[in-house]
Amino acid sequence: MQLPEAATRPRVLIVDDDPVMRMLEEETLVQFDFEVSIAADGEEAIELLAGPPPALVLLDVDMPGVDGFAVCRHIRQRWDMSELPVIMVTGMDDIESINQAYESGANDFISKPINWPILGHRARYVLRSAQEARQLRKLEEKQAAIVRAMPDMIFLMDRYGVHLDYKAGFGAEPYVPANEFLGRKLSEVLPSDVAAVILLGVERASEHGDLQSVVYKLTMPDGVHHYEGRIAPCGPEAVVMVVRDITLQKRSDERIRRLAYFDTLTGMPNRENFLEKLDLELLRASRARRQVALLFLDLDGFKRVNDTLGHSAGDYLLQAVAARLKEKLRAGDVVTRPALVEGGLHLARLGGDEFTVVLPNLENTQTVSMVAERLQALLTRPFRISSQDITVTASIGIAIFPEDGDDAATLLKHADTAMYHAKDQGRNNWQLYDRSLTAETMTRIRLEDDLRKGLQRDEFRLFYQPQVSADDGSIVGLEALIRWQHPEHGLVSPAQFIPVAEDSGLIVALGDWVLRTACQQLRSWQAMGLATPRVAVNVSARQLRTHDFLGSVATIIAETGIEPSQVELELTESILMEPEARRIDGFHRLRALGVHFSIDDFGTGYSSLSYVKRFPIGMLKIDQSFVRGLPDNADDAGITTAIIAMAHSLGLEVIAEGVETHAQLEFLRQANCPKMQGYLFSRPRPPGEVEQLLRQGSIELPPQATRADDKLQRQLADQPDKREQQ
Ligand SMILES: Nc1nc2c(ncn2[C@@H]2O[C@H](COP(=O)(O)O[C@H]3[C@@H](O)[C@H](n4cnc5c(=O)[nH]c(N)nc54)O[C@@H]3COP(=O)(O)O)[C@@H](O)[C@H]2O)c(=O)[nH]1
Repeated sequence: MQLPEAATRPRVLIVDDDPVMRMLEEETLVQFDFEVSIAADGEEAIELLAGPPPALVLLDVDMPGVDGFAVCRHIRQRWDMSELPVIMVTGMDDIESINQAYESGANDFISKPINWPILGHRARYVLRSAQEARQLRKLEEKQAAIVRAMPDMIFLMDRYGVHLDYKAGFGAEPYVPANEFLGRKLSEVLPSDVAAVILLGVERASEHGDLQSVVYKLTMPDGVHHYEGRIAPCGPEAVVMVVRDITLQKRSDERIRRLAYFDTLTGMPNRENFLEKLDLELLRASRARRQVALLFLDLDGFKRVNDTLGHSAGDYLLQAVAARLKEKLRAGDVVTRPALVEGGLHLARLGGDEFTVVLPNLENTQTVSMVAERLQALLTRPFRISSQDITVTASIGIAIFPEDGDDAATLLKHADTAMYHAKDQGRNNWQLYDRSLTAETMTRIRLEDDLRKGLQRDEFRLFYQPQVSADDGSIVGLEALIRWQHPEHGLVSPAQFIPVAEDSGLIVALGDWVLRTACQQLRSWQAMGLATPRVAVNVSARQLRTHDFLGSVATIIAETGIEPSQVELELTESILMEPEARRIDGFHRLRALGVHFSIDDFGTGYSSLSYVKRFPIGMLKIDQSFVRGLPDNADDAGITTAIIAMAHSLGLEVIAEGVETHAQLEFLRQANCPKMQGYLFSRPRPPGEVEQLLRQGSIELPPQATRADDKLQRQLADQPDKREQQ
């Protein structure tokens, strides 16, 4: 039941058996702006109270029948009127009645004879304090509900840290049961470091009268918990500390921090983390006038591991590399100088197979080279992955602060550039950054971009170099050689762009274009009625590593409609050593279709005959570097003769490339080399010119020449072919 508030005219119920008293009381209270109801005895009062309740009851004690005490008790027993203010009218100095009035639940009493001017004030006062008590109770209820719903523990302490009271948190357990800490000091209950932190907060809150915040952790039965305590003064002598268990929040904060700042695969700091730390390190270094070295490490051949063994093997390798770097670098295995160990080496994984190491306290550049070499040495021990021993090497680029850049981003860019330079130098190599490298990188990036556009704009051309029979000069083959008709630079040699195409991966698209164009060209010569020999196409290692390269060869041959036996794929020795080449089946399937395979630059690589036997190789091409030394260089002559003899004994075809002079031709004839290719017979030519040669069917072999002729021939060979320049 809602008790009426003071805003409306409050109604007072006057209960008195004396009509004069009732009248006087009524008159007085009406003057004080009360509305009045009258009951002549206790029974009538109880009846009236069954209806809408009054705001106040003025109750005579001494009545026949149901007296004032009984009415008061009745009121208090009713839950909805427990707060109804009651003033009892007692006899003068009737102490016993006064006591009994309070025991019955009266709020106040007024004794007879009544001091009438006071009665109205008294009634107003009792009414107001009853309203205030009601508001206070509501507030307390509200606060109690809030506190009950709170997950926090609440401790009331005196200013010396003695626990006075405690409210359990919803689902939170105190460090020790409440009965063990109530009445005891913080230092008697908590670990000394935690007690000291909280006590400091308690003292500050008491002294300054403001809110203090403390964080601490405690080992609970289920592990370490983190807490945040807010300490607020509670009067001059006490404080309230509201304690929240923030363990979950801490964990999720830590998780978010780890996701944002750490590489999930290796647990190492990630790029953002690394850059922030490096910037900080550079700031310190510039204040202390110190040097800082940044080593940028990129694994060589990582992509091959990914492509051949799968991504999970690749991930595992990265984790293993990271673990080895972390363990060995931190252990001081690499860095023996105490300054570096203490200075804190920063390790990070930037992404992919790229790692960085920062040496913050560099004393001299010798240390950097020592660390770089030791890093490389760390990787030499093989990693066991998918029951295979995988060996990786790393190329490392180094940039030094402040010489090579005065902010983290620049330093990183330059270390990256130096790393590419290290790769160019033959991998498993380290290089210090050199300003000239940036220009080199820019040229390279531009070339890569140009190459991409060149492919789109159809700027590539295919030239063909005849391969001739040593007997009669008949054309027995053609080697397709790519040229780039650059809109600004004219005809660009493949020696300039093939390595960039290989590094950027563009060689895959370029290689496809070469094979397709060569096949189409054969088709169109055949359509003209020309007899065409087989055409040899160079294959780069990168092409072979692509998924189903050999399948794509079969597709191109089928799509262009030429005989597979008209195609020869020139592979280098190193390609056959690649793990992908283990997919020997593909080679054999193509061979079964009729496709030929030859080994280019034979003698320059591993020269292992095992792959000659395992792969369906049909021809060896003696590298031009040996032919160049013929006939005078005894080593070249010996190697060339041996390769020819070996090819014959293995039943393989053999061709010498780079034949430029009569003397070389004669030597090779004597050595029984059946086929040759070189400027002496023809330079690589555009299709229109090759068409004429094919019509002839052969190239006239030059007659026997003198040494002077040979010298001239060599000089001519060294000059670029004007036709290639067109
Ligand atoms: N993956 C691909 N590589 C290709 C392709 N086209 C060419 N290349 C490779 O580029 C390198 C340079 O080629 P190129 O400038 O065309 O040189 C070839 C011949 O022109 C040259 N040659 C031939 N005869 C002579 C000679 O008598 N003297 C002399 N100095 N040079 C001569 O040799 C190169 C052929 O080499 P090879 O391939 O080893 O038979 C070169 O490595 C090409 O392989 C392509 O489409 N894809």
